[in-house]
Amino acid sequence: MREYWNSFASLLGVLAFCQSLLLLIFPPQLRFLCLKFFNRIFHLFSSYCYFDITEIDGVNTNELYNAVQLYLSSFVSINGSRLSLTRALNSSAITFGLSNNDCIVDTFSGVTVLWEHVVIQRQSQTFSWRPLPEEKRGFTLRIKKKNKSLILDSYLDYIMERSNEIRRKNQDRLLYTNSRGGSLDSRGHPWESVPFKHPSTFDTLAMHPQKKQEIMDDLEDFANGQSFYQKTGRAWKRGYLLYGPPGTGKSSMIAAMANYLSYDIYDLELTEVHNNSELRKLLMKTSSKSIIVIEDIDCSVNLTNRKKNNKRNYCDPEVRCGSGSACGGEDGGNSITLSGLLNFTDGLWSCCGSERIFVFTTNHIEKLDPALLRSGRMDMHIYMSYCSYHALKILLKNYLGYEESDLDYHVLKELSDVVDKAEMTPADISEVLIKNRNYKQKAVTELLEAMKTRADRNFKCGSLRDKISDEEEQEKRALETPNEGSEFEEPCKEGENKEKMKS
Ligand SMILES: Nc1ncnc2c1ncn2[C@@H]1O[C@H](COP(=O)(O)OP(=O)(O)OP(=O)(O)O)[C@@H](O)[C@H]1O
Ligand SMILES: [Mg+2]
Repeated sequence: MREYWNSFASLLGVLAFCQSLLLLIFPPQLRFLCLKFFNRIFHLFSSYCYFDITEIDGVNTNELYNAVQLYLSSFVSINGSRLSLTRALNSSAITFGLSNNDCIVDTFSGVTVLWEHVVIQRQSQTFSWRPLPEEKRGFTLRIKKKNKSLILDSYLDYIMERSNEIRRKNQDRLLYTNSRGGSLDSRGHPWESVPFKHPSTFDTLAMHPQKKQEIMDDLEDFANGQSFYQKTGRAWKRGYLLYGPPGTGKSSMIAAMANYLSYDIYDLELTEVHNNSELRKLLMKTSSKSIIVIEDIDCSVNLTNRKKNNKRNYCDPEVRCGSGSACGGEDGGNSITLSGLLNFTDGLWSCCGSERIFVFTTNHIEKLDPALLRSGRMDMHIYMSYCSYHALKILLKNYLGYEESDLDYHVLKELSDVVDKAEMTPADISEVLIKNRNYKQKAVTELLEAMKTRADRNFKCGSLRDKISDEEEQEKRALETPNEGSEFEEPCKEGENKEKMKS
């Protein structure tokens, strides 16, 4: 052993001597060539090849560096003992990263690779238009030479894809609106955005669990269906029509969908769009992985055959543009038509931008143009009903923290007997529960009373309820469009559609 150490020490001594000889004798250029030569020899006999991915490529930021960093952060948090933590702008999530000069092993398609995060001090500040960081950062990827061609391209593509996904997941959702009526912002964007922080999820949504699961599965299939849509030659988009009385959770459902898939929402206000070409521009400026929403589609604009409608209403181009304005009539193309909208949902333009979901909501499905309801248009028609017993149980849990087992058997029985007859919306029930949320027993008693009263009333005068909900709805419309309500007649002509809906 001692002998071995002696010979090792003498070898080191010889190497050190050679190195100092090299430094002393050879001029710098020759020294560099010698080192390069030794490097070549070393790599020739090594079974590995190395790829450097530097943070800054010339003066530009190297996107691949950021992608690798984000990608490694997705599993480094589990393994590492010393990690760097970052939180990006507009993000509420913290990401982990490899500390300086740390290594991590990854496996892709059965091949093991090694990543090293290399950080070295920058020697001297060379001239640059922008100040460079003091440290040079980069990742070195080590792959066995025999696996290089096998995985390199697909591995890097995979990293880019995964990192985009992680970035999107970490970033706050955005809610976009076109409320500026077609004008563009300083960057030429027609949409304005605010962070989207709606707390509604499928857990908090009160509806039948089976129906809820069906919708979640459908969304999941859609989000993972890239190859399916490609294979079948269909545009990667899906349409949902949510219909039902006010306060049954249509908007809450949209928020839950966005939170479930981590998609942004584009809330398209059709009354702010002047014509089909403006609509096209707006829709072209939406990003993929987003939900495009048109609420109350029966009232936004008249999307039925306007020629038959002789009423003077908001949808009338004359009304919308003002008489004597430069706007043409419908035939002149200066108004939105149903075909203009459908062109985007399932026409030629539907393939522009992928992975997008369209959600239309309405309180009156019977008012919609049959063209909108034809099979293939909206992939799923979802009826948001009055509160059922299953939905009620979810609301009791949300607001009072009550499980089914926490309630007295007789109370439960009474609730289940009366809930369907009461025909109360989840919004009505929420109101009673919120008011008494600190007095749980009282909340249940009061809810039961309210339900019984409603059920009695429904029984005595069946049609009265319809009248009330119509009044409620008119009140809602009047609040939403205070100026138009008094001036114009109801915006949309009643459609003749009596098609049977899937629910
Ligand atoms: N199914 C539900 N699950 C949980 N909460 C609900 C549900 N439906 C309604 N709510 C509650 O009632 C409020 C109003 O619901 P929401 O705005 O989603 O109804 P909507 O169907 O969109 O009504 P509208 O037709 O008037 O737009 C929500 O803030 C939510 O708290
Ligand atoms: Mg709504």
